[in-house]
Amino acid sequence: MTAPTNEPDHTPGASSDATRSASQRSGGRSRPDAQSPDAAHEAGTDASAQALAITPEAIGRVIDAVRDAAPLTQCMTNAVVTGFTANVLLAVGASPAMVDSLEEGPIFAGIADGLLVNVGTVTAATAEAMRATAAARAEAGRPWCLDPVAVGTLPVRTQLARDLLEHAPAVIRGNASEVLGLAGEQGAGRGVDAGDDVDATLAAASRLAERTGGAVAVSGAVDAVVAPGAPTVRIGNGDAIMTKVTGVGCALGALVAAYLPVAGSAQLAAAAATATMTLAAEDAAHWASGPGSFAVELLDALARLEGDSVAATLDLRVAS
Ligand SMILES: Nc1ncnc2c1ncn2[C@@H]1O[C@H](COP(=O)(O)OP(=O)(O)OP(=O)(O)O)[C@@H](O)[C@H]1O
Ligand SMILES: Cc1ncsc1CCO
Repeated sequence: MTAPTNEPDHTPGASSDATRSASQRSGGRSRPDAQSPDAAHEAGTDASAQALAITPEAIGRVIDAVRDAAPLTQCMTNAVVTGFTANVLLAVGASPAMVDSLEEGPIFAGIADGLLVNVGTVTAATAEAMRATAAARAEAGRPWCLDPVAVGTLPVRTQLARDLLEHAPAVIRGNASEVLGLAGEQGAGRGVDAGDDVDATLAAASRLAERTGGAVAVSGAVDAVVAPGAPTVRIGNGDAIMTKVTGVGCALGALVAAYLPVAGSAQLAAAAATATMTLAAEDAAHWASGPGSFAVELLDALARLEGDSVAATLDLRVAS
């Protein structure tokens, strides 16, 4: 379907137009090459499969395939964003499960299609659960996403995230300051907020990617995704209002986790998740009157995003 192009109607009682109808949101998706998470796993989808071309069409196919496959996505995430993250996953067709205890996390990591580990409000207890769960995931040979929230600023989570690299996250997703912090370089971040430029992180991101064998996705005004031996992918979509709602980046990490078992490569999963979030954000920003309505509109825009609409508006730049 096409993204709405008209201005929002704030008239009291104004009804939604055809572009926002539930029937249109759910109908008529084409799903060529859809791959179930199980099929992807059996076919050996993992962090080393980096060779898939990143095109708007490939990204569109991943978006539709995720709706088809409804990947069960385990989230060990922070207390600020848990509900929003679950709703973002539901909006793209994934199935969220917030399973984060030491007792259950490692068991569920062998069952879930996707796994996110986000250290945003980590405690001693959740750190132990994250270590055990990431180890179990790696042991099972299945892909997972690490979100190093505020790493580089705070010592306990910085050590934890660096230790978790041993379990080879298929994608590391963070803002520029977090990626620099994880790589051991001095950034200008202040806690969860980025203070660094995405392009200034690419050398450090590439070193991290070489170390894990996976992809590194750096978010900002123009997002970048690097992977070993692959061209750098940049996505220029999005809207500055995304930084006025807490947890949009954290929810993007959850999308990466959900897309990983479906996409066939770590870099494509990260690019498709970034395209999903940023295209939906542009749509939502069009309808929103501020951060509050933007958060709600974002869920609706995610729910109506379809793969075949991506090519028309995606600002995708693949370095030669
Ligand atoms: N200045 C900007 N203009 C447009 N889009 C942006 C801008 N900054 C960030 N974004 C988008 O916002 C999303 C989240 O990125 P951001 O860098 O804010 O993550 P984050 O700092 O980890 O967020 P959080 O900690 O709130 O979860 C990305 O999809 C990115 O494209
Ligand atoms: C605000 C905040 N504090 C810890 S995690 C988090 C969510 C955005 O990263």
